[in-house]
Amino acid sequence: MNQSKEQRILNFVLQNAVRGDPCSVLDAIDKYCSQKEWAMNVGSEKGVILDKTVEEVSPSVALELGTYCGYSGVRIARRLKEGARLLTVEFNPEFAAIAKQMFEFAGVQDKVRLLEGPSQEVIPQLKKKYEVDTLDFVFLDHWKDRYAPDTILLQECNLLRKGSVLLADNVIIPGAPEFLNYIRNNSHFQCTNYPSHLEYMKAGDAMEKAVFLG
Ligand SMILES: Nc1ncnc2c1ncn2CCOCCNC(=O)c1cc(-c2ccc(F)cc2)cc(O)c1O
Ligand SMILES: [Mg+2]
Repeated sequence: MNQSKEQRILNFVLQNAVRGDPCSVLDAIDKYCSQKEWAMNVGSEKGVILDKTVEEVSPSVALELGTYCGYSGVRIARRLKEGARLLTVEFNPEFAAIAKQMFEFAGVQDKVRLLEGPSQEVIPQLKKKYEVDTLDFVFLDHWKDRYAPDTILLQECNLLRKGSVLLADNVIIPGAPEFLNYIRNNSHFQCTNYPSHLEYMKAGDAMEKAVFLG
């Protein structure tokens, strides 16, 4: 059975990056996906916005919705302080298997916990099953029509506290209009838009940051 694109990306990392060196893993993925096969990693340009937000928040507990091959999970985990952890949620078992190997190769597996399943099933389990009190940082990069309902679900599950930061990828392409409409008209959130470009392409994209005001 011929390999998936995601398997080819992982193989390129295993052959071209340095085990235990997260930056070399990110560089290898960006090299492969800009020169060989496009893939929906957040990429290096939007990745800098992600880096700066993670550094600013310095989260103890971070959540990522939509792991894919693990690119943004490695990107976030490499910036986490001692003892901090990232919970990342992936729906597709094949992607989850690739991401697990990506985290191990990058050497961030002790900081990252990969949860398999749809976000709307996993979010309500975070407090009891995964011992989460509240989330300091949430990166939304999964189904774009789940951004708004899952932001509501996070609030219903009391997972946000005053100052929790949400960062959403792709609010231009593929777009998350319902999410933007919800979050920008909600007095409980302070929003900032960060114009950028679609990963590995010239087309415009943007990230939206939303700080929960409690
Ligand atoms: N735990 C969960 N619960 C629910 N759903 C889940 C889940 N885990 C995964 N999923 C399923 C969805 O995962 C992938 C979502 N990401 C994207 O679709 C995406 C698409 C593009 C893109 C594509 C084509 C273009 F032409 C232009 C842009 C770019 C991006 O940066 C994207 O992030
Ligand atoms: Mg994305």
